[in-house]
Amino acid sequence: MMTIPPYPGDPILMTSPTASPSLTLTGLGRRFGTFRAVHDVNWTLGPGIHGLLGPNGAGKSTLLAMLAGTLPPSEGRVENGGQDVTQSMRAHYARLGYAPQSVDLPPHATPRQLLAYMAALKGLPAREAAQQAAGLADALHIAAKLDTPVGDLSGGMRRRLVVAQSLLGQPEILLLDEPTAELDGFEKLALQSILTEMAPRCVIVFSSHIVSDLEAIAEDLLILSKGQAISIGQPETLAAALEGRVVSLTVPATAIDHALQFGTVTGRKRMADGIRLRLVLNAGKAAPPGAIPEAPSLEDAYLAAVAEHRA
Ligand SMILES: Nc1ncnc2c1ncn2[C@@H]1O[C@H](COP(=O)(O)OP(=O)(O)OP(=O)(O)O)[C@@H](O)[C@H]1O
Repeated sequence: MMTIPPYPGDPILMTSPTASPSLTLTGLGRRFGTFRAVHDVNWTLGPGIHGLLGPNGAGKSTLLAMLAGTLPPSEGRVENGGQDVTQSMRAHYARLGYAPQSVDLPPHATPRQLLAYMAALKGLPAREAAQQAAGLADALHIAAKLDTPVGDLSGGMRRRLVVAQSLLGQPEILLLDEPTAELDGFEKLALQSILTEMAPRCVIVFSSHIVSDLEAIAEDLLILSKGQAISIGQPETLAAALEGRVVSLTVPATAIDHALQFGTVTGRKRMADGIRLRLVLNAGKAAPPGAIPEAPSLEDAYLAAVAEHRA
């Protein structure tokens, strides 16, 4: 009978934490055939929560998969602590937590089994694995379902399980692809609290197409449109750049098309006397008669930037 030697320990998995983890993206791009899904993205990230904001199909998942090292770039590179991740995969993986957007979890396995399995892959000793899994299950409110087959869990519960596995082993780089997609307001707050606590020692990249989810916690944002980084900055700076260009205007439903000539609609509300539009005026365009100046928001900045880029 073949005997398997005892596991000797892995020097990479046993390395001590990095003093200040970092990710650097340089000229990063990915093609699928001739289609450019991501093009020339440059971004330097230190510890903290970084938002990746973009509409459906903008390239968020493609970008995150390149950061994770599971999808090789067609152009440019990703460096973890100054080392190209394609040249140092094991060291990168040892420091990484990744919650992809879509994961096919085995329906008959339980969260307890899956967390134990992922913890073992990450090289956590059994006792440490059990402690971390219990702590994460409590924090993400899945403790009551730890022994329920995954196939019987709600979508939001499965999403939290995928996030929980990414947090095992206290990663230094954490990539969360639309982690709030199926979460209710209470669960979003629980996740925000965990991430805020980790932020001083972890590079966290959090993708979403929901502005308010990122505005609540991200210290900086990259807005992606058609694979290109069209804005990078702090949420308040991106909003402030629209100072003087945001107005509201109440018009009859039949006059909406006319109002569109003045700028991008970023909000719309039915009122007793018509439709109240929120508009980001086109650069250099005067406000229409009756418009009321408004303080710009991050939502205005995001919607206007994407609309201008698409045009
Ligand atoms: N393997 C692939 N082959 C061909 N095209 C692909 C592949 N993966 C992604 N794409 C295309 O790349 C573009 C970006 O897709 P991606 O999933 O990265 O966008 P996303 O911003 O994450 O979108 P969503 O918010 O809808 O999840 C899309 O047009 C998509 O169809």
